[in-house]
Amino acid sequence: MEKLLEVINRIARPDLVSMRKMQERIHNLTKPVGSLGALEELAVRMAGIQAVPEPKIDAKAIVVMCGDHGVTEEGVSAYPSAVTGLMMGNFSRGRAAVNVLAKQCGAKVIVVDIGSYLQELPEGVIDRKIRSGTNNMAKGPAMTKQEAVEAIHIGIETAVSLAEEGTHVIGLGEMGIGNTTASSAIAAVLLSKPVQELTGRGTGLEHNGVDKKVEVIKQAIRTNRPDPNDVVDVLSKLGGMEIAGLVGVILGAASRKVAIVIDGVITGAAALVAYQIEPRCRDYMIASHLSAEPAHRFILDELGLTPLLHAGMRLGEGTGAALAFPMIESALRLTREMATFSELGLPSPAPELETYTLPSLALTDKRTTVISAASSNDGSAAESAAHHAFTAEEKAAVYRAIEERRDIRSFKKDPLPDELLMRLLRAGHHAPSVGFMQPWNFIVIRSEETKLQLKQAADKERRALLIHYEGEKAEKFSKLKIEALTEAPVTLCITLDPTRGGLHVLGRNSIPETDLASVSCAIQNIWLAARAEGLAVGWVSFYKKQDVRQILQIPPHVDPVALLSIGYTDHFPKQPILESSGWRKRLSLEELIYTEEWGTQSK
Ligand SMILES: Cc1cc2ncn([C@H]3O[C@H](COP(=O)(O)O)[C@@H](O)[C@H]3O)c2cc1C
Ligand SMILES: O=C(O)c1cccnc1
Repeated sequence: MEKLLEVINRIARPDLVSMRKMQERIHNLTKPVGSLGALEELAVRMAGIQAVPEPKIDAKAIVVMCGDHGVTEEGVSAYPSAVTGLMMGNFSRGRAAVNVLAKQCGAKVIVVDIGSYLQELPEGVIDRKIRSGTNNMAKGPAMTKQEAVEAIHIGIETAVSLAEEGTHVIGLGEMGIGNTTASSAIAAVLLSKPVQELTGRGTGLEHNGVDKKVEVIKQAIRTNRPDPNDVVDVLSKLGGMEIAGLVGVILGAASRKVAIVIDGVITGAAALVAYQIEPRCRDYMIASHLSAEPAHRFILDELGLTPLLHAGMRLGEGTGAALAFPMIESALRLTREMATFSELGLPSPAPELETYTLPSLALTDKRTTVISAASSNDGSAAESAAHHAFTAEEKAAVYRAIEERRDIRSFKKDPLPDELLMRLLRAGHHAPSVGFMQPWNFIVIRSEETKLQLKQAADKERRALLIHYEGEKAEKFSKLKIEALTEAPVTLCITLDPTRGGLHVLGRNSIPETDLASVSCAIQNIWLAARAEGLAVGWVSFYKKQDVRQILQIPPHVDPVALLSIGYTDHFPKQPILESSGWRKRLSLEELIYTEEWGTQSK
């Protein structure tokens, strides 16, 4: 069996060259630029997913994972658990909604029993049962971590075997009475949002029923205390076997360059989990529709996916996914069969595309938009920007380094090659500095003994700072890791020499701290270069400068501004550690921008 880590490692970024070729082709089609909207984006994304300029769909499938939920004994669904099994019979006879829609678009439906209560499986249902139903999550964990991982593996195997048969798109489907409860619970923890904002009627609960469901979810979270930083912990405590199975389907499909169509809120919860396991799998996801369940919108927002349909659907099974298939096929067919302007002997209607955002890489600006240079008409300024601009791929890399830079606290021991370190230092040295004063020095520390002394200095300071915090904050503060200082192969001390450049450094007289601003730019350059090199950096700033001066023999007028631990790591978290641990949230950019004068915000 392929290990989870192997599968994750196989998930590649979408192919930018193929995406660009597709984008250029679309641009030359005989239609106004951008006029096919989401279909254009679909075609570009499919090119990136399949890593070919002319993507195709030979075969498509919907995987319906089925599992039952112990939490139904709390009365969280309008229907009894027995409906899960009855519907499995319905799928087997080809009479459920998903069968009808799949038949209409020529997709096959694969039904997998991964954890239902049904004892005798109807014909055609694949038996991969882990056990009959989860435990009631209001009373304890829904399943064990091992069971969750087993379910993920079943999903991976299902997707990989479909990929091997030549399937190019997999739609996600599920059946499991009670599973909107599990999905809202997972979303509440992973999105850190109040349960009531994410919980809906599911199969059709009335008002009181939804209130009860909210209470049950809150109870489950209180009882299980899932760790939001450990996504498999969340999945196993609050999830369902079918949800975990779908996580595996997503990872398996992405690892084989197969597009994944997300259905409603339950498959959305699985997508959120898969994304936290390996963010790259997001680039393989297409959102079919917006479910009426409230959590769905927040999940899709987090994933940066825009749903194709707003049809008020709330069924699941893969029905939305089935509706999206013809749209994806239409998108590809248009790019293959429409005439281009050049075929008609006409010039392309607009300048060659130079500046557009590749949807899959617009990671922070999560709305995936394809912007064509042609649609901006700011004349010569845009032209000169286009002349100086990097290629789309280079730009994407720069923004990616910025967005994926993280402060990392856990390192592998492996040594850092000298030439690699030199590249980082060169990046630091190319930072801007006011009046070109270049006030920095870089002290490279590899000695274990010196690193230990630095760690002790940091530890002493952290203990001293603890008095500023109380309760939970104090606990979190005391857990902040400074072990990095001894774990990482290199510690870099970056210093500031205020005498550098003499007394009359240009631009420094009125704002003396410009020297510190300059050193900060050098630190940031090193950090971004390290991210691009796949290296982790942790900035330790608890220490008394005097201690560090003494340990590193730094003269008294020189300031040790930062200690950076640098090395290899196993994990670059998606969010800053201080954000995921609940210390602080990223502020809203809009609220920080004023127009013309302090405090005035544009509407
Ligand atoms: C007949 C029937 C067919 C369905 N097909 C999908 N679901 C959907 O409803 C269930 C989730 O809602 P809740 O959390 O409220 O139980 C899942 O099985 C989902 O796939 C169905 C539900 C019913 C009743
Ligand atoms: O969003 C869904 O797919 C959904 C919503 C309600 C009930 N079952 C599924």
